[in-house]
Amino acid sequence: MSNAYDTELSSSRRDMLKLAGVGVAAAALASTATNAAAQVPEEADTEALSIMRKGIDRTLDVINIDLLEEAAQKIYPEGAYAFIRNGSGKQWTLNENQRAWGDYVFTPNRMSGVVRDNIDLSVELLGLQLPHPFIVTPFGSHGLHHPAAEIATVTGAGRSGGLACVSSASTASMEDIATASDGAKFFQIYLDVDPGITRELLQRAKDSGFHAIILTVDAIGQGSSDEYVRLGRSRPWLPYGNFAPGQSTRFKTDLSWSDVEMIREATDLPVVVKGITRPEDARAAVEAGAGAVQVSNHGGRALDGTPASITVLPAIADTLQGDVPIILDSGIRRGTDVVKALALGADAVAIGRPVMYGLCLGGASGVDSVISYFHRETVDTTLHCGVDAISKLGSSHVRKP
Ligand SMILES: Cc1cc2nc3c(=O)[nH]c(=O)nc-3n(C[C@H](O)[C@H](O)[C@H](O)COP(=O)(O)O)c2cc1C
Ligand SMILES: CC(C)CC(=O)C(=O)O
Repeated sequence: MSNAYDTELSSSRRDMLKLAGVGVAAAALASTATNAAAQVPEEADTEALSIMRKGIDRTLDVINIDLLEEAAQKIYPEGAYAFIRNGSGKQWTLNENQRAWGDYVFTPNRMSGVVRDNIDLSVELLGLQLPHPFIVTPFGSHGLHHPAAEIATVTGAGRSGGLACVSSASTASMEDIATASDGAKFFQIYLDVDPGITRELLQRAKDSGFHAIILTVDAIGQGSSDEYVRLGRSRPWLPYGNFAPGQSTRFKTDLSWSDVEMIREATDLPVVVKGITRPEDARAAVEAGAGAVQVSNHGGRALDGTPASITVLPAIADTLQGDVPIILDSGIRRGTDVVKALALGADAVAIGRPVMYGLCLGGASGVDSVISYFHRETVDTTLHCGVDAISKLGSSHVRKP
């Protein structure tokens, strides 16, 4: 059975013992209990524990994401950093996620009279009124970044009223995460080969108050970077808070559109299909019942050679014609990236590593600081475009150079 990546989502007894040690540290610092925290370890992963104990909560002065990453790199153990930062294969896609923003330039609109303070960043998404379009993307194992793990992330995202997506491979349990903040939350699922496990996760997400389900469809192969493998796949192993100690789960890789229909039948929550890079797949997702699509190449961690999200967005937006909202992720690092994505058809953007670096350096406040950085830069860029609302951004604000 080939599972997505090298995760062995939940795992052997040896790993569970290691993992439980981290769970205890997280629970103590976050004043919350994960499933795994109940198991007191005899053998703890000392490297993991040492990162966990470094967790602090502070506001960050985010100048740009490169500088933020440089600061975070000093905190992560080498293996963890290699796991988080890198992409698959030759890392062409990872690099393309940065380069491709240059395929579009702005056509700034001068003398518009727009008042900076009045610029409206609000967006409606699947029935939610959000004050800004910056979504925390689903990302596994937040415990690698901070002792309070996803509890800190959703707390930080919730401070600005933002939407946070929670990975099924979270460190804390979805129930603990759901109660940590009143903010809007989506639950991301990796389907299990056992449909019973999948159905149970979907039911728990609904019962916990998540607003939508994200089905990730692109993590169906080895996503490890060469550097991470070279370092012996040596990130600290953390427990997955959604699974009981000892419970094992294996990702289903033979996904098909009927899986979207299965989720639609199992829950009345809207479904977002994440990992779309082709117009045909966007249309098929809608036909299978998706309420939104997420254009994504998994931050360059899935198939190397997949195009940057921004380069495929215009054709996908053209095909969908506004039938469902489009979320875009992979490589968003500046407000200018956000505005290019919104102008070319995205309704909202999802942000991965930058939020994690904020979490690592500043906990909930660090996450909030990263969102504030994107907020500030997006307002500035929208002002240059000469419109007073991001809903007014369109293809006239960018062009090919
Ligand atoms: C370390 C790591 C873990 C991730 N875990 C998940 C996950 O559990 N579920 C998921 O749907 N996507 C996951 N992703 C992909 C992100 O949701 C998103 O597509 C990607 O991070 C966006 O690119 P960015 O990091 O350049 O912003 C992960 C990405 C990274 C780097
Ligand atoms: C559990 C993993 C497959 C999480 C993930 O999507 C990733 O590491 O990119």
